[in-house]
Amino acid sequence: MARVIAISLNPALDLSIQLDAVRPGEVNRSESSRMDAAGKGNNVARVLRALGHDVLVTGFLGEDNQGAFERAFAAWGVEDAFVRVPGETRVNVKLSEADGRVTDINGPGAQVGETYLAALEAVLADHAGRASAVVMAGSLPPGVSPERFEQLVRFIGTLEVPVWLDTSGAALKAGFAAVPFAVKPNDVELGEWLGAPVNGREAVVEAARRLNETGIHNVFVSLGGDGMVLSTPAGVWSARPPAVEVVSTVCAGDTLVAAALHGELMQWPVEETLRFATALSADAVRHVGVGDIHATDLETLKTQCVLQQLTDGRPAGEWRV
Ligand SMILES: Nc1ncnc2c1ncn2[C@@H]1O[C@H](COP(=O)(O)OP(=O)(O)OP(=O)(O)O)[C@@H](O)[C@H]1O
Ligand SMILES: O=P(O)(O)OC[C@@]1(O)O[C@H](CO)[C@@H](O)[C@@H]1O
Repeated sequence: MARVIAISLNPALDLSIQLDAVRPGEVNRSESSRMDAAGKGNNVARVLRALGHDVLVTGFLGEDNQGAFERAFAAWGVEDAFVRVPGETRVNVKLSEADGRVTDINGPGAQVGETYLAALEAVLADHAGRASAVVMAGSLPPGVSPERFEQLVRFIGTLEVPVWLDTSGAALKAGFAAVPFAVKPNDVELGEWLGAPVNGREAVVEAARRLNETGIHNVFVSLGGDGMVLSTPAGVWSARPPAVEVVSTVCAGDTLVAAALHGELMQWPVEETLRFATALSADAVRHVGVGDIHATDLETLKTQCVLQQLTDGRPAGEWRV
């Protein structure tokens, strides 16, 4: 198994609330609720650790409510190298309704100054040498500009470790400009990068290939219930999950990233990686939280995924260079 660094610049405590239907402006009564240490990088870390990798988590954690994270990191078995910053880590609210609709209310996060960014770079410089990959996932906290973020991604690139990036908005454009090894936009985010909506699979493939041309090797485009497209210099594939009952889509993208990175680290053929990542992320939507690698029907889900190679390239076994 490999060593991976998972960065959450803007982690969160996720307050997941399940209720029949949200009635704005009224008193709503929930069916259940729970609070979890989360944020995209931490969610990826949790899955990778469950898959047996040695994981170091870092980024910025508010010192006023760090206890829940410290307990979670100990329970997951990941190494905590978060830089502590003044104030509280944000609480993000996830409202899941009976029909599968999810409403996210994400906070801005704790303020991060340049001293803390420099401290994070020192952590990365210390640990990157032993890592097989660095995952950066999630939004930017206040105080980290897209320009500073691009500089950070480029800095990690100089540490000669592949960077897997999943972010959104201005951070996505800046992060993509730094040419990470792998990215996972969804179709809306891909459209934001392109400057025009990406509608339909052909447009997704076209936009993903343009990202490959900038030097990004693996472009995973997630398409919700329609699965994903993977574009690499070796070819383009699509993978569709079976229909599942949707409870919460919140950690599906993070599960996909972790499972795809696992396949890469294990040097699996592309089809095996796509099947695994699609099945595990489909499992993730059936409950609150990340995909469960012990789901009893995971093998069935894998066989139910429909894979297709959309363009010829080098043989699928050679999808990484
Ligand atoms: N309704 C669904 N049914 C089955 N699988 C799903 C469904 N929604 C998502 N998935 C799986 O999860 C993956 C990621 O989903 P999605 O495209 O919603 O990610 P995302 O936009 O990054 O979400 P988030 O940021 O909330 O994690 C999809 O590629 C697919 O494999
Ligand atoms: O505000 P961001 O950083 O874009 O997203 C944060 C977040 O919505 O992403 C995860 C799910 O992917 C959640 O755990 C978390 O609350």
